Amino acid sequence: MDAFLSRTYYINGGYDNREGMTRLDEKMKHIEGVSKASRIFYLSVPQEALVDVACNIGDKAQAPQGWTRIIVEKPFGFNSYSSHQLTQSLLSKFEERQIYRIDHMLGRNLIENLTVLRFSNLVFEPLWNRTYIRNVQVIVSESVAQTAKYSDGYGIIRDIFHSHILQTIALLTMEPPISLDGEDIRNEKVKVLRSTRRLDPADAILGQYKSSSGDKNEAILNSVGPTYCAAALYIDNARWDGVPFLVRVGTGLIKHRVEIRVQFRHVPGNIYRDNIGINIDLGTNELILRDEPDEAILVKINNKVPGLGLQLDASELNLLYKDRHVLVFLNFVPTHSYEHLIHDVIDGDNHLFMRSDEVAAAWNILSPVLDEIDKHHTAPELYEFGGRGPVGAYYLWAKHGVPWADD
Ligand SMILES: O=C1O[C@H](COP(=O)(O)O)[C@@H](O)[C@H](O)[C@H]1O
Repeated sequence: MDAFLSRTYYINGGYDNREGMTRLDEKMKHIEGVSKASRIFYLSVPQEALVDVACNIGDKAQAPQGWTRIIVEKPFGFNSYSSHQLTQSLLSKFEERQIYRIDHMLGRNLIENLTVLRFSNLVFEPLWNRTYIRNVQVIVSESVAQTAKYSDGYGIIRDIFHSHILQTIALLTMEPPISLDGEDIRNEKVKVLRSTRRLDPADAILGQYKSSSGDKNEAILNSVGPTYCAAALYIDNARWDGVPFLVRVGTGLIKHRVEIRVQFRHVPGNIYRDNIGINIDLGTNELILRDEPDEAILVKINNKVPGLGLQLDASELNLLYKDRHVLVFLNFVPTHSYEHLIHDVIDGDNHLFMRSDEVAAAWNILSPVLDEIDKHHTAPELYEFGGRGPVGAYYLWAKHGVPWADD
């Protein structure tokens, strides 16, 4: 710690203070000496200050010899228009390849595993399309409150849906990239985001948790910022035509759970139909990629219950990370998602960071719902704090013919 601290410095300067940025640049030059040093600027600053700080860095503090990269925290704007403005400002000072838009949730193993599973195993990719997959569910359920964060009308759609959920869906559904190069992956992500249908407000259920007194939460009383959103998305391309992608993202819910569930279709003409029982859905295969609780990859498959007779049971083939990677690889050290992503920035690997065209495509998908909320002040459905969220979500699942995943 002492060695680390002896290499840290503090320079005081305001957000829009060009002179402060010049002093920072001078200090860095002094430390770097004649070496070809590179610079990473991590902009954990309020949204309102972002453009000023970024422009001052662009003008005053870029590395004279090495490369310069800037990390920008989400949110990436408030809507299509403000995001476009922000992008234009950043691009007036930096090249696209210098900009890293960070969403720490994308640094999780689950996210990297989406592409590892798909493209390094033979068993999944041939089934990865509308012929075999019946629906996909993406669930981010937090038990904590986000009252302060969502009291300004910002809400969960802008906070989590725009980057985390849509990036997850993009990695899950994109065509195979020609290489692991960040630009090749981003080219595929943007294609699938642009093929995603704009979200119809009728296919979005907005919720807000109640206060402990059971009323609308006082802290977010005048805000329509939802703390919950369930939505049905469709990707209008040859691979995914007609497959519903059901998203549930919320805070103040009963359980902490982050997972992706890929439900496969029924086995056509299944000769074991009578042994599965009345609910044929119980007999369909499912791939579950779980981040929390207990990181795991599970595949639900049918097998025979031991003993006389022929009764089938849907059990899970279970790759529990803590068993496999913590116990088997004794030197396994879990990395934090920020650690993973900052390491990627140092390496110049941008595949888990959104490019400007991806950001724009993602806002375009969400715009109809965000515009509706902003123009009509659509009231979210209230739900109990610590409950299961708005009942409207269950109807949404039924409307799209998707069996509700376990809670
Ligand atoms: O970016 C965000 O992530 C957190 C959840 O992150 P975790 O590492 O604690 O799982 C979320 O609570 C927050 O609203 C969001 O902005």
